[in-house]
Amino acid sequence: TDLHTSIDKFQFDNVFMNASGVRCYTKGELDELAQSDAGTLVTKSATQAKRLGNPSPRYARLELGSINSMGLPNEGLEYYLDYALNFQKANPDKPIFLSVAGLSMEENLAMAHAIEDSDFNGLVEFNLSCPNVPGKPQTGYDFDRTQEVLTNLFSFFTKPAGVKLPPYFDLAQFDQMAAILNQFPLKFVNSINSLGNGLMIDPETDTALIKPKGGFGGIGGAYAKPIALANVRAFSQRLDPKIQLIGTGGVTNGRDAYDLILAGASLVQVGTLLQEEGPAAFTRLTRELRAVMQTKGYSAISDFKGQLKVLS
Ligand SMILES: O=C(O)c1[nH]c(=O)[nH]c(=O)c1I
Repeated sequence: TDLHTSIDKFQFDNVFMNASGVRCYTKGELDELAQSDAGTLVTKSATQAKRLGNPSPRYARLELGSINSMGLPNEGLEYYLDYALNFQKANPDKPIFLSVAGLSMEENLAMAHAIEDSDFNGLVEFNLSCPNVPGKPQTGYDFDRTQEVLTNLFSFFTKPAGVKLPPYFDLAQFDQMAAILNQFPLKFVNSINSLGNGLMIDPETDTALIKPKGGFGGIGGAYAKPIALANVRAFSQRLDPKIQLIGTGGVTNGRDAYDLILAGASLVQVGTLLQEEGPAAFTRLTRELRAVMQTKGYSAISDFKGQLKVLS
């Protein structure tokens, strides 16, 4: 069985990669991902300047996943662009993703110009869905603002790019968002980011588990699987076929990854599981996905991608 997959002209020898924000803040962490069985990697969402992020505790493991309110801590765009430029020289056959999350239109455009003017030859993920910067609503939940950002961006940006979306929970929202996204030369849509602004409680102390925002943070892990499947499926049914899907959310084993691919995903990102198990998770996930494919009689991702059946 072969886990080879592609997005646009970019080829990957394995469908798995990290979700932005997980074990991808420093060059050391990024190198560990590069040396793992993952097919590629994405950097922590960058702002122009380095950010410390929210006060700790800002991440907690939960029974069925995780809660985080990191607050967009990162080393700044230059650091990740520098890593990417060095990486692509040393690994010409492994295209990587650079994630950006500007806190304003100006910042997003300034970072896009910097990338456009660079020799970066991988893919750019514009994160429209950070739920944890106090006072900053998620762009992905504001359709007019999303339209405006993408219009400004693609008035000059020519490198391969996609967007990271928050989860949507209403079919009219899928319709509206897809109608916006179909207007732009996007190579991919990555769905979903964490379930924004959840809350969990420490049973000993009756206190919210994390400090920022009174304990409100993005939920990941198994809790997210049914929402991730629906979002990938809904966009797969609505987007121009030129726009491919990256499936993120709820991957704990090979079957979860298989399901996201059935729903339409060309790549599968791993967050909470990677945070808890480390890069060796990719070795297990690869083994388990191959086993599911073997059971089903499939030898390639393309044999079953998007082939979810429904009851007639
Ligand atoms: O708090 C974060 O840094 C964060 N956390 C998330 O769960 N998703 C995001 O896109 C971001 I930028």
